[in-house]
Amino acid sequence: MAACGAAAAEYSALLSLSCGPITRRRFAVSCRARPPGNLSLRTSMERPQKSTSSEDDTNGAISQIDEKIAAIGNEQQERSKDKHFESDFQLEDFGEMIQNMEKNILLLNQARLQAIEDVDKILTEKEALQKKVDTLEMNLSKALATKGNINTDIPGDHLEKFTKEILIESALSGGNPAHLCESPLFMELTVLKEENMLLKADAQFLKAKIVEFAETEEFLFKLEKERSLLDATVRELEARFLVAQTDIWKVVPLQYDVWMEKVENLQHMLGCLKNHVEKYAALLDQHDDLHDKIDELEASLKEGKTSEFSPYVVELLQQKLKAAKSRHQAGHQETNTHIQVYQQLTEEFQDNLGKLIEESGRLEHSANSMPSEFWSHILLMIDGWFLERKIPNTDARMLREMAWKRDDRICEAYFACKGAKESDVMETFLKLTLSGNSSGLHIVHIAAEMAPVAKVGGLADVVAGLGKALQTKGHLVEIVLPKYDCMQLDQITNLKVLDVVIQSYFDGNLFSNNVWTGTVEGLPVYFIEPQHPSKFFWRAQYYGEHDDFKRYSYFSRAALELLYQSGKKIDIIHCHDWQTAFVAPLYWDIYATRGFSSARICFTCHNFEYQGTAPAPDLSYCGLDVEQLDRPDRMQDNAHGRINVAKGGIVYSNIVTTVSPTYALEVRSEGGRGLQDTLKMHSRKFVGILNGIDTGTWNPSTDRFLAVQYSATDLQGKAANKAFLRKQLGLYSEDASQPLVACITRLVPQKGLHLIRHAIYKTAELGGQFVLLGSSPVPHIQREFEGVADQFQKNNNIRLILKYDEALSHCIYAASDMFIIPSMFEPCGLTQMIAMRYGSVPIVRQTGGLCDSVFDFDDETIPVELRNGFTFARTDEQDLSSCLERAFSYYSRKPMVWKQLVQKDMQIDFSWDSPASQYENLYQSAVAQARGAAQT
Ligand SMILES: Nc1ncnc2c1ncn2[C@@H]1O[C@H](COP(=O)(O)OP(=O)(O)O)[C@@H](O)[C@H]1O
Repeated sequence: MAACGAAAAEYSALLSLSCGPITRRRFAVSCRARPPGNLSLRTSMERPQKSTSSEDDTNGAISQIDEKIAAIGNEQQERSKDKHFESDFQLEDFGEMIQNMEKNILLLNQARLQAIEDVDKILTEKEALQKKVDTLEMNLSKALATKGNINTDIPGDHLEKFTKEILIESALSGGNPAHLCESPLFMELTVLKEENMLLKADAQFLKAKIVEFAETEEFLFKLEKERSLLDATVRELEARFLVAQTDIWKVVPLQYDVWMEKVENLQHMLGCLKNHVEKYAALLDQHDDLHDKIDELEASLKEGKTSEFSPYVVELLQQKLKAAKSRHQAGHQETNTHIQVYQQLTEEFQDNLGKLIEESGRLEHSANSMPSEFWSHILLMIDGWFLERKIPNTDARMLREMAWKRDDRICEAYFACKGAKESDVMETFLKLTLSGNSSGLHIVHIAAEMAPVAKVGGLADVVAGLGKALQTKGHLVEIVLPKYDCMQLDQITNLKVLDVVIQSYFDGNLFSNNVWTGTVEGLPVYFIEPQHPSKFFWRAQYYGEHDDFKRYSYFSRAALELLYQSGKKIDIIHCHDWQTAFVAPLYWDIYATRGFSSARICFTCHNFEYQGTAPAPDLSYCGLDVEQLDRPDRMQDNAHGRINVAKGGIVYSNIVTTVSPTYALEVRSEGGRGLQDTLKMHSRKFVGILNGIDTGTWNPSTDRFLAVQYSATDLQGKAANKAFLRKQLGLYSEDASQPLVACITRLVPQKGLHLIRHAIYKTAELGGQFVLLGSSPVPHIQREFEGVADQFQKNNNIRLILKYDEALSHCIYAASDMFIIPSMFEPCGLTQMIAMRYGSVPIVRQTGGLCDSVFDFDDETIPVELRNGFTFARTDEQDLSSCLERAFSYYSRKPMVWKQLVQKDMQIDFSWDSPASQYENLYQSAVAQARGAAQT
């Protein structure tokens, strides 16, 4: 018995050293399965144990797993919180969600590996324990074998035998067997044996489950991978589809064959799309299988719980299954949504394709269905023939007129000789005869900018927008621009250089100019490329060169030379800003006297801050007579005794306009920057017409720059764009509805720089977010804002992007809730109109065109239907602050009122339709006067 006692002591020591934590955990399992008697027996065995390194390791491993599982749980919760965005994000966020899923899978895999390691540890420890039990049994056997009764070969079964034998022997020797049963060693052995059995069963179960789970996870992983591949392909297909759709209208009129090829391409893509929908459906089936499998696993776990498996293990597996299940459900839902979306897309796609194919039959012969690109191409082709001296002027005129009137015969002739030699095409065209007169006007814009090929600011938008609107009204509209090296060439269709050189006068010499043609936004455009040693438009920027006065006087002269030499009978030459105001005196003083006198000149000043002044002699570069023009009633600047080109534009034009009625009033006094008296003197021909915006380009329901298109009746897309931009710019927010204030502007003093800065800080103070997109031609201003940008670089609520970025500007209009324009003066301002079109409520200073387009929401003197934003009058920070506060208050306290305001703003008609009609009236009365004068 002494040996027995020693063995018991040894066992106890071993137990406390190496098996503490395992025993404690195992014991918890055993407690539930055993009767209370055993429980007390087991409890009496447990004693305070020192924490060992093995215990720490194991506990560490457990808590690691727990943490990972918690992390997965949290992530799932986050995902479900974000759920309402998922439908909005669609493809873009789908990719990210897949990434999240993959991350989760990774975490689960780590947890699984940890669990396997844990089990292995348990098994190792169990084996060690088993060995010790065996040793103990051996010792006991040996002790009893001295009595010659014990077989020590089979320790497992032997324990039973050995126990009985101890009892019998004890009885035979007169001992009390009950005492032996109560001996701690004996009881310990019994418990150990039970423990051993449970451990084995647990480990086996756990292993089986882990293998099963690993298989399920692998399957899920494969499915997710497959789906993400599928998504990438569909995204690519969609992008190609969009490009194909845009392309198709460019290509249609020019090459029927290519058009048909595009249709075939679309058909092929449709096939692919259908294929993908089928694959998605198959994926859905696989998801269903997976669902069943997860259910099975869950059921078997539930069974496991009723038997004697470790609650820890069961819980771990259950949590993993839960995570897998919710991932599976999310995946299932997404796949389903995708199927619906793609089915819808396929149907629409098929519809459009059907229509296109149907139209293709008519296209060859129907002039009316031809887009502007086609007619502009024809016009440029005819002009090219004439300028290259391939056809005489009279024929060119006849053909131009036919093209302008969109005569069916031109269309037929074009398609009849497609693929033929140029000389054959010309011959076919020359056979055509002219009939009838057009009531439309021939209008040529000469400008320094045009959107989207050469844009610095609003002028570019006006030239393109007004040009397109006039073209739509049946006028022949052409544009002449410098050929800048920094132009967006990809925005020009059929750009080609003509095989002709136009000579134009400059500084006592004649210089050659290459003439390029191409269509931009459906308008025929001529680009003049001077062959002058100063490389006037080869400067990598539009303006801001030391010789701007020379560059643009050169361009104005060359542009008129081109028109003159092309022999066109133009009704209106419309020049814009001082850069092309040279045209007015040049036309009347030089070209009209050469018989090129059919046109009337319209000059629009987009901003009286820029007037183009220079020492008087500089005017002579372009051939103007300085002596004649350097007079107070002609081109002499009203203050400085220099030459003022904007003044020349006013004096020498038949029509003078500016870009809003209020600005037209303002410039008659202080706002005229010295030209007020000239304007007053010429007030009969001076008028302010509020600019429009190109509602084709600025349309949130078709804007290809946006993450999601939307409209006034479906504002969900706006929220999605906001979330998208926030992510893109790193503007983090817990609250999706936190107001986003934006400002897109040239950073020049006119725009109220101190108020822009103040608005940034005030917005932050009011709990909003702010985005500024702007750049400055003035280096110290650019640097100053870079300083502000740096200050907020790590701020979650403020972002300054100090560059010109057309695509980003679209995204900001769409994402923002409010749009701030605190200008010191603003001739018209386009950004408030664009902002409203995209549902961003304007907050503006009452000046110039802002007064004509934004009306305060709280101003009871204004009809309710006109109230569309928030305005302030003074140029101090306080006025802006209270205006912002009012807007924030409506936004947060009256969301329904705000929503109605947003919807109302989006529906306001800021198109060019009405302003173009006003220009049309002005043109027509000028032309009528000219014709009347010619008759008398
Ligand atoms: N940094 C920029 N990036 C992209 N677009 C800009 C930027 N700054 C201004 N714009 C665009 O230029 C035009 C500005 O027109 P407008 O409001 O008339 O001002 P201005 O002509 O005085 O510059 C708008 O189309 C606006 O979106």
